[in-house]
Amino acid sequence: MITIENLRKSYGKLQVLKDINVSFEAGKVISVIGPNGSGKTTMSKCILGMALPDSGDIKINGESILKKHAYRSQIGYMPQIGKYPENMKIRQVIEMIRDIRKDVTTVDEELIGLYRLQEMYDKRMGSLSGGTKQKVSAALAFMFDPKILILDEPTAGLDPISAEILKCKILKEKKRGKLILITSHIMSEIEEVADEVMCLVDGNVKFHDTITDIKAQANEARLSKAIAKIMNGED
Ligand SMILES: Nc1ncnc2c1ncn2[C@@H]1O[C@H](COP(=O)(O)OP(=O)(O)OP(=O)(O)O)[C@@H](O)[C@H]1O
Repeated sequence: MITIENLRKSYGKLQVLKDINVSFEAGKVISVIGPNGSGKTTMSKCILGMALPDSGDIKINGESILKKHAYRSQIGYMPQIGKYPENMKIRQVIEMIRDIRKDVTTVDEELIGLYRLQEMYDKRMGSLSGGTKQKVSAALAFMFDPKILILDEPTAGLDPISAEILKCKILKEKKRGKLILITSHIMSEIEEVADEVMCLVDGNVKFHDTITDIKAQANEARLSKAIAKIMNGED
């Protein structure tokens, strides 16, 4: 569904993505991991068209997305830190986004309901706790039934029950055939929701495999141990 070919991206002299070649299939949850600063968000931003690659190509269903924008309506994005106009109420933010996406007839309000956001509709974005802001971001990412979801550390800041609600939603949408890319540092969470792990180190793909294969390769029952072993080069 998404194919990345020879992707390179620099910021000034810093080469953040060196030569990324990877593909992701529909109906899978892929966890993108890697040390801080390894290029995970930059790769997501290239897919989203928020960062322009220096070279290489990104294709969705075989079609290059570079210099195009219509494809963006197929992607739901949950940023690490959602930035919203501080004075707007939750209701106004949701109405504004709905207004922009008038083209979509099926609106998914499940997370709005599960997170009981209606009860807080008149609160201003600037007054919300970090976790509540995350819930608004999650609700918006899933709202227009996108074929692809890119979730950047989605459960960071969520309480355990709210995190569980999001994990269930991720698995439900996966079953409906969506491709979901998740950046996360929480191994237990990755193990719960992901099918594959792609690891970036210094802008290169260190490995991209199924969780089953990663564990088998390292001969470890726990994913965190298996990944540590592979990262340390002890097979
Ligand atoms: N707009 C920018 N201008 C200059 N440098 C940038 C920009 N965005 C990212 N970088 C740099 O690119 C590198 C990779 O950043 P990126 O945010 O992609 O890493 P990451 O793997 O998502 O990190 P983290 O786990 O901390 O979220 C970092 O060194 C960062 O400082």
